[in-house]
Amino acid sequence: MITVRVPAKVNVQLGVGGLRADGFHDLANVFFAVGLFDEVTATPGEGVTLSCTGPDAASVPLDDSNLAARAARLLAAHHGLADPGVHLHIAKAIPVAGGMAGGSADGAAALVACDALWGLATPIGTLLELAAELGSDVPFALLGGVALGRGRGEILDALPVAGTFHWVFAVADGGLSTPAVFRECDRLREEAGTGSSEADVPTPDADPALLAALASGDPVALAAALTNDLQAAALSLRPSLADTLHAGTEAGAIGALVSGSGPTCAFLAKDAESAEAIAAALRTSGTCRTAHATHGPVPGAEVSAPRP
Ligand SMILES: C[C@](O)(CO)[C@H](O)COP(=O)(O)OP(=O)(O)OC[C@H]1O[C@@H](n2ccc(N)nc2=O)[C@H](O)[C@@H]1O
Ligand SMILES: Nc1ncnc2c1ncn2[C@@H]1O[C@H](COP(=O)(O)OP(=O)(O)OP(=O)(O)O)[C@@H](O)[C@H]1O
Repeated sequence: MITVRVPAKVNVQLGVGGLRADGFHDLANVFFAVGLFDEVTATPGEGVTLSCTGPDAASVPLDDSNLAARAARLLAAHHGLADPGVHLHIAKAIPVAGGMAGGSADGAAALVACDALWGLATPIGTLLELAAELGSDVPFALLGGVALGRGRGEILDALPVAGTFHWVFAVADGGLSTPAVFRECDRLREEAGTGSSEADVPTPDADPALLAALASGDPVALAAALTNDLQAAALSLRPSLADTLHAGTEAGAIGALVSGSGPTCAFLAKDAESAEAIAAALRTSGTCRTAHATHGPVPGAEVSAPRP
């Protein structure tokens, strides 16, 4: 039995370029892994089967569309295993369809867990390539830490970061569809008259002020540099998120933004104590389902030591 722990992400910068011919957008995507974890446990089985527990378990598909099942089958096919056998149990704490890459995290965790269970010792470079086939956010869940994602987010460079940052995540009722949020971003650009194609929108770049804030471990500077080009689209589809962002800021957050494609809202706190206070205030604010205080960066998908 192999258990892999895998973190959620927040995008501290999400610069979105124009719509490409293949339906994706080029990004300047600064991923940041935070201490909200799913656990994927692989045990020997017949075929690829799944189970899931956690508050959002009812929204997780248990068929072949699940990213963990797709990851197991992709790894098996890569190694020419005709008849892969594994049961994958997902202990889910990352909000589903929340903009924190929960499904991607499970895909990355399943790659690592099946690799260990089947004794394949796949090189990390190959695991990263397989991860990119599964989805744009999956390679980062393998890497963790803080990284700049280029292309559609799958071309990664680890970034230097000092110390620990304290975060609060406000979890919404219900999710948002990632493709729908990208489409809304394009629609808003068309409506504003700027155009939404690759020819219209400059390729985004990582913000030097943001990179300096990460490297120096300065939360006030990071808070000032947080940006998300999908935020207007997420707010357009879910206007009530403005109330959530306002509630966290009123409670003392030094920075606030929508996490990725939303609807989870992310708040940067000046320290751990302030993060706990902001989470408590958000929980009673009536603007979200629940809120979690945590920290980061944390490592990517890794095998947990067996419990004694
Ligand atoms: C919003 C982010 O979470 C930020 O990290 C990611 O860009 C989304 O990554 P993901 O959920 O892994 O997305 P994928 O499964 O690769 O793609 C789902 C859909 O999102 C849109 N998509 C995704 C990534 C990207 N760079 N451009 C896009 O337009 C496309 O419509 C695509 O069909
Ligand atoms: N293991 C999984 N866990 C959760 N959802 C999954 C999983 N596999 C497939 N899905 C499907 O993917 C959809 C998006 O789920 P996910 O939790 O990954 O969204 P997200 O966090 O917004 O993604 P991202 O931040 O990468 O755009 C779900 O609604 C579900 O139908």
